[in-house]
Amino acid sequence: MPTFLEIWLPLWACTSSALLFKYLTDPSGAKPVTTLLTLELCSLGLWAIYWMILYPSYFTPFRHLPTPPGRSWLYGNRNKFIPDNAWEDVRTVIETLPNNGLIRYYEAFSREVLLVTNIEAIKEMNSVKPFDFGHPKQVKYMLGRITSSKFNFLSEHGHKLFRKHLRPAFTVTHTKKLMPAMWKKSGEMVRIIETELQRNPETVIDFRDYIRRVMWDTSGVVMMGHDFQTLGDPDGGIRDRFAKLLAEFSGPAWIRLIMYYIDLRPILTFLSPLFMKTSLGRSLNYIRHNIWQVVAQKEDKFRKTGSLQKYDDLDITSVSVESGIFPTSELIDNGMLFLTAGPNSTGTAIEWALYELGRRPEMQKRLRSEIIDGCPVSMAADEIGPKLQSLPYLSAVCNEVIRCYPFVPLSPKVVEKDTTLLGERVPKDTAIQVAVEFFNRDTKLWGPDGDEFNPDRWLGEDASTTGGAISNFAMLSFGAGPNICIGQNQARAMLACLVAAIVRRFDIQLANAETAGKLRPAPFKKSEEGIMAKLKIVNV
Ligand code: HEM
Repeated sequence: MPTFLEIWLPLWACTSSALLFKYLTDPSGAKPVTTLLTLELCSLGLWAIYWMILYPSYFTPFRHLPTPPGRSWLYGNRNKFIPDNAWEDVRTVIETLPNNGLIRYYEAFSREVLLVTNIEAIKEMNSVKPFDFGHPKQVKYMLGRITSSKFNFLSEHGHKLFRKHLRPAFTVTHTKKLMPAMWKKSGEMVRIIETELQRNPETVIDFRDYIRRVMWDTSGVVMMGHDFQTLGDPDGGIRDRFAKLLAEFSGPAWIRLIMYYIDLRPILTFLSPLFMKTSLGRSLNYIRHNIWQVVAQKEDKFRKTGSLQKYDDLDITSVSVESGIFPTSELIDNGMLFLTAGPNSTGTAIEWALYELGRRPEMQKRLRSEIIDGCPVSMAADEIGPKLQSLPYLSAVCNEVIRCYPFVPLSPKVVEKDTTLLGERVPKDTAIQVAVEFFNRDTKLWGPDGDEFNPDRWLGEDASTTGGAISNFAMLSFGAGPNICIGQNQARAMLACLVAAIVRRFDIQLANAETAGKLRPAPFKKSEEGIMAKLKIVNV
């Protein structure tokens, strides 16, 4: 059902246009239109009073649920849920406000949100009624900007097909086959850094730029069997286009804010030819064109040979082409999706790994000796990838980074159909927020040191997959349920390869230890300035 503003806004636009027309053509006949416009403005005022003042106090179905104190009708509880380091504030609220698993809070202009605080609710959302909860419009909007899916992402049926036919490409077994390629790219980055250090051993390495480039190249190889070569060509055109895509893919904050009240997707779809003329639109077209070329070559090869994997084309696009399910446009969309979803999130995890290791020389030393013992320099690239997966401390460090630094610390969801949660009636369109980082660090789930960075929790037979947590839903960095990150095995593999390659070759000392942990104000948990480090080459 359309919201009040979705009805009001077109009416107001029509009346305003009619009034302008009247003033230009027949000012004496403008009075009825002026009266109509006044009535419309009054109705907006009344709606604002109802929505921002009366609804939260008297009419919401959630009025019996606890709300954090200090709500203002204009900003809601926004002061407590600011995106930079939201989790600390969220934790304080969850721990100090008595609640039974659900807290209601208010965003700017009194947009009501249910904050899920109880692991039973997470279980119910993801395993009992997984299709009752979906992606909010903002997420679809972000995905729609990079794919041509008309700002809708995927229908439930389309999503099931997408998962079913892509799953074989993302299994642990298939990922192992892709690890030599990941390792090769990691080695290439290490060699370029080495060259920079040989020129000036005192140089401070800005890892953000290196990690971005290696992630684009690795993702290109893994996702499409195509090397974008941004590592070797730091000034190339595609690199700038990727940078633009990364910086701007989530769209302007004001559009995301308006989307809470008005679904702008039909208008944005209508305006998309204009959007494609902006510099971001042109960058997207450029990357899309590159992906199209790769896809077309693969489709051609498949038509001629009847197989791609037989010819060692193991990348995700090749597996997707072989499935015969996806039309060319969807193969390109998938490529765009993977290039947006994978490199930024995984690259950010690598930064956090370097941040933790850079501050902990003992941990770094322990990890280095495991890597050097397990993967001597003489080992062939083909063997080294799978070998890395069997190194317990490396896996433990990577798991702990993913746990402590979830890329999406607060995960927004929306209720797709009228349902219940913890016995509470929850109407369609209710906004939900899952406090991922709260669960990831909750001492009730992880033990008394749940809030500390401690890779050892992942060591030991039973702990290697659970980290000793008492619930399968305690670690939510990759989401859960039917939308759980399809690329998680690859993310872990890329993280392991890059961390191992860097730690094996360099002793890392943070040059910006004091400030590297400062977060960028954004929905993603990313450091403001990234990792700057002084490196010493380790001779192995
Ligand atoms: C450390 C790295 C990564 C993190 C933390 C991460 C996290 C996430 C999260 C939280 C979701 C949403 C889950 C939900 O809605 O419940 C997601 C979805 C997704 N991720 Fe990842 N991701 C990572 C790496 C990757 C990589 C490398 C790929 C490459 C293919 C990828 C592809 C996707 C896709 C396609 C989806 C949408 C899945 C769907 O709706 O079915 N991600 N990821």
